[in-house]
Amino acid sequence: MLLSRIRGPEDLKALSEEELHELVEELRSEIIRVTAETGGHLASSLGAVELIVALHRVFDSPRDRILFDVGHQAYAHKLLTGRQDRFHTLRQEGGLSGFTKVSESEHDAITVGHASTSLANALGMAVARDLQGQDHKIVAVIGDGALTGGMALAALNKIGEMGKDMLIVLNDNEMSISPNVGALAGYFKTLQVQKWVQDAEKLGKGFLERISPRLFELADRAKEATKMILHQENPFYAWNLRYVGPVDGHDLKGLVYLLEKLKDLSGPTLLHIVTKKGKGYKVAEEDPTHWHGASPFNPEAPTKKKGSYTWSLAFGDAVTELAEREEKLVVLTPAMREGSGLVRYAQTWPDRYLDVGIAEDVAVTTAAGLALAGMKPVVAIYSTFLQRAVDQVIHDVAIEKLNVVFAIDRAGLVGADGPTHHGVFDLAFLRTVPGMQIAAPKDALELRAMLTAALEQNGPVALRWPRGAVEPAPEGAWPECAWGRWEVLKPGSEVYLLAFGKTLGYALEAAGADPRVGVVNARFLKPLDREVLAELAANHALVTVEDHQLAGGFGAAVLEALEELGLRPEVRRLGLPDRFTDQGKVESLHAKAGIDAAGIRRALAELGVNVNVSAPRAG
Ligand SMILES: Cc1ncc(C[n+]2csc(CCOP(=O)(O)OP(=O)(O)O)c2C)c(N)n1
Ligand SMILES: CC(=O)[C@@H](O)[C@H](O)COP(=O)(O)O
Ligand SMILES: [Mg+2]
Repeated sequence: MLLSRIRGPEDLKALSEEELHELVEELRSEIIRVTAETGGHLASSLGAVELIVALHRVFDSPRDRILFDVGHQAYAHKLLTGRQDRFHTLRQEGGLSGFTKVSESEHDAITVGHASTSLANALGMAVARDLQGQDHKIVAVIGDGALTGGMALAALNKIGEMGKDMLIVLNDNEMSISPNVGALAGYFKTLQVQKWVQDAEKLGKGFLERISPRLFELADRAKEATKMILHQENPFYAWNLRYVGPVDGHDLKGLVYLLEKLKDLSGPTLLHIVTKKGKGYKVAEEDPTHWHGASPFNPEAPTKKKGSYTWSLAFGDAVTELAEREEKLVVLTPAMREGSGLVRYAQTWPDRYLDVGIAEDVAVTTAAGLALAGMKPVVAIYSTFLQRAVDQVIHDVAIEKLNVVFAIDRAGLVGADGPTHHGVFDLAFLRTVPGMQIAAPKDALELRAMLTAALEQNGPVALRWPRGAVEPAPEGAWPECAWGRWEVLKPGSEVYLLAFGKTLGYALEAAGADPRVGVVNARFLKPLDREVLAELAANHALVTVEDHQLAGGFGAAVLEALEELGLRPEVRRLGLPDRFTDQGKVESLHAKAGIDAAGIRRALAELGVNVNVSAPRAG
């Protein structure tokens, strides 16, 4: 195998053109083979193989810095930069990250996972390079989806103004996870069409030149005029960037040729390449959305597996049905239609559905605008991506107590995506916002009840649930919600486990049928149920359990409430320690953090309550 001879990017320089093509095929096979076992961002990585080979052929990493936006398309880069022997550990506990990561390789210029950060990083590196009198190249690879993010667009604005020397490669496959949105996406299509027209024109003109030089001259003038229009209208020129493209991003020879030329230019250049997401793997080309983030699959017979019913679908079904009754309801997503369970909603209520692109800040402030104008907005958002819009939550929503509902998915540890994606900070940053109400349903039925009630509140509400499976709610059931009330699920004589969200299952398992251990579905963090808390704290020890950082989370809220109540029961807080949690299977990460049933039992033992492990689970 040619690939096994590539120990680092320098080995690429010695290959013949033919061998480079062979290498591209081998990279694709290896990406498919390993992703079939580990799962991962298959379609994006397949689409970027020629580009990555061409970049490493022409540039000189790690001296030259190559930045990948999101970092999910960079599997070929990992394979070409000395990580072949560990590639099978991709996204596994202790293994290679699914994204680029500075601490993983000197060839990874940025640690990433969230979109739209590459250009600002590249700008910073360019400024640093120039201040330090260095002369290496900086190349940022950004997808058309990631370019919908305000951070990327704002960075372009500054890059153009400063005229810093860098190459930006826009990898345009017309896809985010779902089809890309936004006016720029429409413009990119126009550019592609113009290119086809020009190519066709060129063919026609060769013929014209032979038969009538006069007509040829006229046609040529027309072409120049078109170029002028293209030049004036092209937003990249307005940004003071040199624009080159669109070119075929799978034409390896053409790419190498162009990159060689562009390498020696100074100032900021944007190279627009057009690629096919999922390139070279039929199923992924046909359905790049499904194969964007693939679960493990059989590479010989890849099929779309019907997964379990999830929290995301439970939300999507609930909100779709609720919209029937609530005509003012509008759902917003920052580019996560599938992940947030909104496919059915988007089809059923297209006029009351907005995908704003990878722009969480825009999603939240647009929701504020909708609420100010009398609508009922629901922002469906992953916990980790809500981090991008904290100011918008405070400044645009909360100050005026707008009834915006935040439907927060992927709350808690998410697994293989790792530290960039764990949703473990939301409680801490939301809890401090005056007027914010925060709750976590224990099941799909409670989700319905909470969602319905949330739309009736005076002010913002955050509802959070984890990644993964849940039992569907019984059809047609829409129970009332006892807003702000905790639910005592099992009485106990000595200790109460106060569990928030996903950890409730572990708490019930830990308590078993032991009469000394009570379990509470502490479903409201804000307002916190002080009445029940005071009752329990009067003569029981308490253990709080949460799938969130301990700092500033649910347990911290309980401690603060106890202090305000003037109560001092013995309290143990279980949650995530003050460090970033790596990737791995969620259950294993929970066990390591001591928030699973075994960990809870250890905490109970510290309080002198040894639960008999073989005791059956209550309820
Ligand atoms: C801030 C942020 N929001 C949402 C996401 C989820 N996400 C990951 S990749 C992706 C689509 C990226 O599209 P593009 O940049 O065009 O890359 P492609 O997969 O098409 O190659 C999205 C929405 C993210 N990683 N970061
Ligand atoms: C790269 C990225 O941010 C997304 O593709 C993310 O990996 C999706 O995660 P889920 O699989 O939890 O939807
Ligand atoms: Mg794309």
